[in-house]
Amino acid sequence: MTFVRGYAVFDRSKPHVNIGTIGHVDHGKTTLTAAITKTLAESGGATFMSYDNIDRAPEERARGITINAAHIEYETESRHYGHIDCPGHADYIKNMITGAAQMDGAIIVVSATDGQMPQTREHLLLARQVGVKKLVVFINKVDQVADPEMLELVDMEMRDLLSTYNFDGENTPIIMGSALAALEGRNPEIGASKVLELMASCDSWLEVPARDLDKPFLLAVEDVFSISGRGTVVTGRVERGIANKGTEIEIIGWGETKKTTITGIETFHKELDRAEAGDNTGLLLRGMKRDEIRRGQVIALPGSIKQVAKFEAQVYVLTKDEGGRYTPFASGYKPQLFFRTADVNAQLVLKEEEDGRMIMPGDNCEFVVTLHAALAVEVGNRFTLREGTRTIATGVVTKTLE
Ligand SMILES: Nc1nc2c(ncn2[C@@H]2O[C@H](COP(=O)(O)OP(=O)(O)OP(=O)(O)O)[C@@H](O)[C@H]2O)c(=O)[nH]1
Ligand SMILES: [Mg+2]
Repeated sequence: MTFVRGYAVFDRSKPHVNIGTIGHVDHGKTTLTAAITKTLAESGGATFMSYDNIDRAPEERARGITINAAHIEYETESRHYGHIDCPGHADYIKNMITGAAQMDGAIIVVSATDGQMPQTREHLLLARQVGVKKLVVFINKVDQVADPEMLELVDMEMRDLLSTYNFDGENTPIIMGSALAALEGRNPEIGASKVLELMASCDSWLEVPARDLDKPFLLAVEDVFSISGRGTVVTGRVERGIANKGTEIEIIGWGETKKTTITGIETFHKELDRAEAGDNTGLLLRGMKRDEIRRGQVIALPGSIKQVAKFEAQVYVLTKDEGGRYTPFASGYKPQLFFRTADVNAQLVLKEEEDGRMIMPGDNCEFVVTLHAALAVEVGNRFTLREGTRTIATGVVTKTLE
C-alpha cells in the first residue's frame, strides 16, 4: 500500500465515506484519481496528486501500471472521502480485493474504446462479495470515440452487467468523460465538468453506511509499518466499534493471539484521540515489532472474536461465463481463500460427501472449509476462492467449527 499525504484537517463535521477506483487494466483509474484531486483542488477540497505521485513505485513507473493500492483523500462540499486507487492488472487482484474490502462504495472505470473487459466483470463480482453496495460508473476515454452509438452501447452493456452482479443497473449513475482531459486541464466539457458531475453522483448516489459504533472494536490489518522512534503502526479500515488511545486490544489470526495497548491513532496523517467504524486509520501499538504482525490479522477488543481454522460455508461456484472454471472439481479441492485482508490456503470438503460427486461450475454447495492457519472468522463473513489468477467461487460462513 502507498500512503499519499493528504491535506485537510480530519474533522468529523462532514460524513466520511470510503470509495475508490476499480476496473480493467489501463482503463484510466489512476488518471481519473489524479484528475479528481486536480479538479477538487480548485475549490480547496483536495491537494493535487499527480499521476506519478500515485503510481510511484519504480516498477509501477517502469511498466505504467498500478500494482499497489494507493490511499488518497479529498472533500466535496458535503463529504470527506477516503479514496483507494486499485490495480486493474489480473496479477494484482489480491491488492484490489484488499483495497475494495475497505470501500463503502466504488467508481468503476470502463474505457469507451474497449467496453467491458474481464477485470471489469471480475472487479464487479469481487466488489459485491466484499460488501460494496453501490457503484458509480465512469465511461472514460470518450475523446477517443467519435461514434455516439458506441458510447450508448457501452452504457447499455454496463447497466446489464451491473444487474447481473446484483447492483442497481437501472438507476446507477453513469458519467461519460475523459480523465486525461480533466488532468491536462483541457476540453472541460468532457474533462473537469464530468469529474464534477462524477463527484456529485458519488455524493448523491453512494450512501454513508450505518456505522456499527456500538459493537466491539475490530480492524482488519491491511499493512504494517515501522516508524523510527515511535514503534509499529498497523493500518486498515475500522470495521466496527470505537477505540481510544489506551484501549487494550488483541491481535488475532494466523494461529496466534497477542495482547497489547493502542498508544496512538492517526488518520490521514492527523493525530486523533479515537478511531471509529468507517475510519481508515493507523494504530500505534505498544511493544510490537513490525514482524510480529501481519496482513490478515485483526485488531479487536479482547474476547470479542475467536480464531477458527474450520467452518461450514455455503459456496457458489462461478460458471466459465462468470470468469470461473471450465471444468468440475472433486471434494477435497484446495483453492486460495480471500477473506477480509487475508489470503490463505484452504481445503473444501463436501458437507455430505456423496461418493465421487463432482462439483460443477454453477453449483451451489455446502462445504466444510479447513484453513491452513486459523483466522478471526464469524458466521456471516463472506469470502472469495481463487485459483491461479482466476476467481472461481464465492461463499459465506454459516457455522464455525474449531
Ligand atoms: N485518450 C485518453 N487516454 C486516457 C484517458 N484516461 C487515461 N488515459 C490513458 O490510458 C492509459 C492508462 O491509464 P491509467 O490511469 O494508468 O489506467 P489504470 O486503469 O490506472 O491502469 P492500472 O492501474 O494499471 O489498471 C494512460 O496512458 C493514460 O494516459 C482519457 O480520458 N483519454
Ligand atoms: Mg492505475
